[in-house]
Amino acid sequence: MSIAPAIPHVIDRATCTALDAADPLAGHRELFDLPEGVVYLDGNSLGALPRATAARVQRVIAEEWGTGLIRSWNDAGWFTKPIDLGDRIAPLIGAAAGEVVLGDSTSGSLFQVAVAAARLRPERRVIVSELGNFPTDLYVLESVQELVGEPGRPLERRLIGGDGIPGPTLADVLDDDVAVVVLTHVNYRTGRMYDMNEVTRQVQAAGAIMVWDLCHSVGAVPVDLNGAGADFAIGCTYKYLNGGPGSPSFIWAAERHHPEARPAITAWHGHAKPFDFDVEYAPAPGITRFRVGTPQLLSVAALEASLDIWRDVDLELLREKSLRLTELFISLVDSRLAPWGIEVVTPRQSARRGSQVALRAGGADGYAVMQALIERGVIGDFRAPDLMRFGFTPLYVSHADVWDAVATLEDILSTEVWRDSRFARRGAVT
Ligand SMILES: Cc1ncc(COP(=O)(O)O)c(C=O)c1O
Ligand SMILES: Nc1c(O)cccc1C(=O)C[C@H](N)C(=O)O
Repeated sequence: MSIAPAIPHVIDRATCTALDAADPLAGHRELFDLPEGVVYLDGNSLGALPRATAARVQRVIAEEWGTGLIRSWNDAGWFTKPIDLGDRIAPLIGAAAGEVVLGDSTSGSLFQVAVAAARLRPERRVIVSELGNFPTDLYVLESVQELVGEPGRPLERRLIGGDGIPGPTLADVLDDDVAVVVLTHVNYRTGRMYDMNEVTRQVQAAGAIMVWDLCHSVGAVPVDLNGAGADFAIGCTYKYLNGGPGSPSFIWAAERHHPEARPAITAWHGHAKPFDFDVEYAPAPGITRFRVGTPQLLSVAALEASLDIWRDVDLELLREKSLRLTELFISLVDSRLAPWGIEVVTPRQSARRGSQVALRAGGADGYAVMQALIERGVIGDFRAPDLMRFGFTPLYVSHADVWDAVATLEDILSTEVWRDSRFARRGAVT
């Protein structure tokens, strides 16, 4: 793992623009259509719009749908798109060709995979996850517990603590009754990153199956699923991969599991011979069996355009820049925001950090501070109960953006403008 160059001790905006001038990834920003004057630090929730996306979607609408009509299932390769784009996601997560397929939503894909994982350990009765996981994962696992357990006797759930949340450790809960462990590699709130190799080893040493949620990892940090020897993974493509709102999830299953895997939903796009229209289900060989029904081809088209950008991104350079941006942000917060008691919640040890930083707002109301920032064009988000989140997408966030974000934050805190009633909590969804 490469280590980001040290951030100089004395930093001013000119230092940041000099870092931008020396940044080998700086040119990628031009590939995105970001509004003028916006510092976009929410690519960990919804990635920015690639410039090529609109034309690609328009072409699929006009040519493939409008003119090609039903012929496009063959002529435009619609039927195999989920596999073809899976192959293009594979190098970003350390997977081999033929091991990744597009799914529907991440939640649905987790259901598909977690059921398959639990069925590989039929004699075991426990699913492990974490209290700090993104809640949809826990909600999905409740269904898995019921479906895979016996009637009236669902699988048991054990949740570990971490990220400041009290609870048992992984070592505490692992025993020979644990079938599956589902963890999110980079935590959605704190940005804390697990050691994938070490955790996978620990889980498999207990005889359990390891499932990783890569929503906050893919396109943010290098991931090596095969290197770690993991079992299954799922993730979304609308964050750091910039596939657009509602772009499809992906599923990875280690090749060794393909022949045995029995996903939750057995549907026709996962059938061995879908156009034989047999009455009986027969799983397709390989990762295809995880497919469900008709792919959302307009979203797939948008994803395809964004994946073009990833063809020539060096993931080591990406990681170096990500660490430089988060380190710069943390050191500016430390040096400039100390008077307001702003606390960095994200691990300071770079190997333990994804590509986002969470701050606790000290005596200020973090929600109101974030609304004031957004009004000033610095877009991050707030996660209850008290975290301001800032995502640093290395492809389009600059060092000067980091400077401007912290300077704006300092101004908002020192003027206390956040106290204005227009920033008070309302019922917005995100
Ligand atoms: C870790 C994690 N898992 C899952 C999801 C969401 O899944 P879905 O794409 O089904 O909304 C998110 C974010 O929304 C997430 O951060
Ligand atoms: N997926 C989202 C959605 O459907 C609506 C609003 C936000 C989202 C997000 O992606 C949230 C994101 N996973 C998070 O880490 O908070």
